[in-house]
Amino acid sequence: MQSMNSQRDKLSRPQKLESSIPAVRATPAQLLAGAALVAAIMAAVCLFGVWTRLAGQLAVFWPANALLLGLFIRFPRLDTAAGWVGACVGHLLAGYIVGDPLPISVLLTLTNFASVVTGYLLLAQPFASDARKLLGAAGVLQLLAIAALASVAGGLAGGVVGPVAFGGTALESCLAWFASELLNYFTILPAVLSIPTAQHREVARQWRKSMPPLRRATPLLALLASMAAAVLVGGPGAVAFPVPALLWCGMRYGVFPAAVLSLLTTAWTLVAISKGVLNTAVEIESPAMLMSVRLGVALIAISPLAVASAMAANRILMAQLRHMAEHDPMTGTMNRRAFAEQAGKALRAARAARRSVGLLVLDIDRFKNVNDTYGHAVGDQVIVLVANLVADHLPEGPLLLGRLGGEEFAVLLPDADHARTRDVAERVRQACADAAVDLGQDRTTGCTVSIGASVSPQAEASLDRLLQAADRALYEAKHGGRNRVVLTDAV
Ligand SMILES: Nc1nc2c(ncn2[C@@H]2O[C@H](COP(=O)(O)OP(=O)(O)OP(=O)(O)O)[C@@H](O)[C@H]2O)c(=O)[nH]1
Repeated sequence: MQSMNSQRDKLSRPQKLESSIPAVRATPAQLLAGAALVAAIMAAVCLFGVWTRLAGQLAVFWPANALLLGLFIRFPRLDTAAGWVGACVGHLLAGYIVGDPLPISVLLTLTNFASVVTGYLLLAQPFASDARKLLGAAGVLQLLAIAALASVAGGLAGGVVGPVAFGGTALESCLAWFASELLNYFTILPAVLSIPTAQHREVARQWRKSMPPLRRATPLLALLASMAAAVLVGGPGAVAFPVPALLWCGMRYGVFPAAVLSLLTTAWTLVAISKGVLNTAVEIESPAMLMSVRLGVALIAISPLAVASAMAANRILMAQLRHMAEHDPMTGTMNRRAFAEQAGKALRAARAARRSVGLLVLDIDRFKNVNDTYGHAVGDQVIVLVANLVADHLPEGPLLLGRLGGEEFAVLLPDADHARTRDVAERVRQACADAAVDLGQDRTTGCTVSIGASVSPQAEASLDRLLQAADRALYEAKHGGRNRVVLTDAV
């Protein structure tokens, strides 16, 4: 069978939102640049983490580990041996800048890596593909479970290193480290993993176009208002004030914006508490209270994410269902109903612009013989081949190709006069006549098509009229000997 990949790609397919980039072989310069980038990012975020440290305790907010894990999973180009070395260098550099003794710096770096490596080993497994893409509630739950295991690893390592670095008991250190890691993984990892691809950005652009600016902004404004209210009112309940607005953001926006807003709200809440701007009226100098606040805020961050992911999975499902309802499963072309809808739209646009339109109705010749001689499976192959050949020989622009039924297809050419319509029809006919269907064992067979074409110079004819005229022309083409084009005017 003739190769069909390029043609098939032109046919409409359901959207799949992938969030990973295939790995490519990097040059040494690219490896070095990637490692330097990782080192710079790590140094910057470690310094930020140290800035949120309370005296003699762990940092309130430590984005480095979750960010590193997210970057390596989301951007496989950074996930190289050089990238891991860059991450170590970044950590040690930050320790050097803030004046940590080198042995302490090394121990803290190893502790940080305990959770990153655990998370990485789990998240890189094939079973974690939904977690990597944050696809649906199941994907989010899987990610949270992996984040919890990575936090346990961090907690265990922290239980050993914490007493040496910050004093206190092993148990206290273990719990504090675990809570801190959990918070960081719950808030930062989703935001990094859901960094949009070009395809996501296009979906977002369409969404922005479809919604008035004020309606788009209301959940965000509500979030800002609830954060301001938290500062004004204060008290232990204030940390939960933004929850309804965050849920609203999760429903209205995609996974990435919801994850970023959760992250920013969490970061703001914790920094505001540590700097005294948000007065929770709770003595958070005590490690138990600090852990409670961290865990509470981490759990708050989950809800908008789960909502946004479930809605995104729902949207993908809806798109797949719509695709199934509108397309012929065998050829991937539109079915009769969807073709009538899309061609009708294109026809109205052409009429408004007073453009000439052409319509082709194409039927495979003596197709019954193909079925009778080679069987239905080969008949199906021929139908798919013809659909792909037609798609491949149409002018650039939206593909208005539908399978009307059996071995009959229709094409609307939304900007074609008589000459262009004939030219396209002839090219399609010739391509089909030249194609060979592989029957195996070095045997091939050919197929031809007859095409009836109709033209409406100012798109004044209705779609029904165009189809009727093309049908009559097709009848003539069949009776004229087949493997030919007959063109007529639609009135
Ligand atoms: N393999 C296969 N055959 C199909 C499918 N849909 C319709 N057919 C067959 O297509 C054949 C259509 O034959 P006809 O309409 O009689 O015409 P023809 O043999 O193509 O002859 P002309 O159109 O006059 O050139 C019938 O045998 C149908 O059973 C399909 O999806 N797969």
